[in-house]
Amino acid sequence: MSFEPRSIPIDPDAKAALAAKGLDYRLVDSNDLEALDGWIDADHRGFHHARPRDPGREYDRAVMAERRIHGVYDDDIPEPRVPVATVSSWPAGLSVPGGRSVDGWAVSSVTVSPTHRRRGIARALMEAELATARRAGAAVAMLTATEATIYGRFGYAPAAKAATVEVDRRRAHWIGPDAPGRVHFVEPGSLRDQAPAISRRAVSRTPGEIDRWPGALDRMLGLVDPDSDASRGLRALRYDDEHGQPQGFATFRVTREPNEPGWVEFDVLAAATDDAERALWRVLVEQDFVTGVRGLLRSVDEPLEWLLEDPRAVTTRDAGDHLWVRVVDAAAALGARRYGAAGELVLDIVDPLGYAAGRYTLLASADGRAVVHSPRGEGETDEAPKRERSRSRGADASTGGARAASRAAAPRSMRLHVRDLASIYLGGVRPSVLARAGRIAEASPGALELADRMFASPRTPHLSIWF
Ligand SMILES: CC(=O)SCCNC(=O)CCNC(=O)[C@H](O)C(C)(C)COP(=O)(O)OP(=O)(O)OC[C@H]1O[C@@H](n2cnc3c(N)ncnc32)[C@H](O)[C@@H]1OP(=O)(O)O
Repeated sequence: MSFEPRSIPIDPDAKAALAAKGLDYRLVDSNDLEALDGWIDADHRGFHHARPRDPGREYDRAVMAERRIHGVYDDDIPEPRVPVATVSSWPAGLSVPGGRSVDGWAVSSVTVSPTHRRRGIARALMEAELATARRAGAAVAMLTATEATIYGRFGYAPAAKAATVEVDRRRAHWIGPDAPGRVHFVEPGSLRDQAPAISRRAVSRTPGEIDRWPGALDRMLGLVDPDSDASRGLRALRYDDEHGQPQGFATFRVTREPNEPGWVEFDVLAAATDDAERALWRVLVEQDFVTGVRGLLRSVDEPLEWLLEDPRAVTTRDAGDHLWVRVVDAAAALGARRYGAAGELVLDIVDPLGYAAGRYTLLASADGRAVVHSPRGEGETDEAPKRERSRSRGADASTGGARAASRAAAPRSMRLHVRDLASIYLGGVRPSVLARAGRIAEASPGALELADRMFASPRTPHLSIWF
């Protein structure tokens, strides 16, 4: 999904709703440096960050130039160049089970000034982002949330988790296989050329990861402000396979009090292969003169404890929601992923905002590909989409067998809210668990059991960045 995100017209409903409050909702022109800097200042203030210094501001300007950024302006304040609310968004692929990607709409930088809170400004912005996502042809909108109580009301739900993984150095005796390649220390800047390709492959094999945007890797590698203390403390490791091909990298720093062993801390470990993942973990956990290793935003399903003699060396904590997904085009979303089992399943989706509401028939074949039938227009408030929606989405020819197999019996069906669709979409939670929580209702016997098998993902969904 590659196009100019600023080409979509501003949402007229949000414009009108905010004008009625005496506020001006505008797209910010990234060529207008004064306006852009005002927006950046508001964004930093909204997240309680310090005002950006020069290299950071340059970086923000470059990143925001690639995004669609909106500000809400109040002419009746002493500094009207600084918006009282911000949001940014851009098209990005979201990895889904089966090594594929679905068109996503990433939403970030949602801030409302405390002087203007709880007047419905965030609501206007969030509803506009859904309409824009739909106009852009995205199947899902997605975000990472500061607080877990904000976004459910707009149909978002947790879809992939992340956790902090800590390893006690004294107990970390490696029993895993030796990797065929080698790990090297490299200067972070030297990874600039190789990191994008490695990241792309790492992202594509992990449901829940999103495409990295231009500049994301520069920040990970400490290249935004290379002279800062934080950047100078960053060390980089690269794994080259047995043919000398780079297949993974990690960056870490050691935090320590004087005369004390330190903690190895990292939030970047990108591995395109299992060998690379194991080899990088091994170097990270086998360092001397450290108390332990702390990996941030790691998977809740790391293989690490199976690689150490003492699995209790590993503590996984703060596991929780990280990626939030909102399905805006259910047929496109369901047709994009691969399924864990063949079968025919009818989903009655409840969506108060209308985007995904209706009855969808999901027909998956043994190879995991699926066709989705959605009665055109049924239950949809389809004013937003620019493109023609088709009745069927996904693979075609190969699903004939599944259809024939299931033709004899009435398809199994279940009813679920669009939020619960988002939570089962990547395989992060089994539909039967949500049924036990009273959130999904089985409308015909066997539907949940089939849904558990179909929506299963071979790899636990995981997102390893904030955005
Ligand atoms: C994707 C991201 O960018 S995550 C970052 C979110 N931003 C932050 O955390 C920065 C600090 N917080 C803020 O800037 C603001 O408090 C915001 C953006 C969270 C909310 O802005 P507001 O304009 O006050 O929200 P608004 O008045 O539109 O409220 C919309 C609804 O969300 C609810 N809500 C708003 N903030 C919160 C919150 N922090 N926790 C729970 N509910 C909330 C409101 O009660 C309201 O509910 P209702 O319409 O169903 O009755």
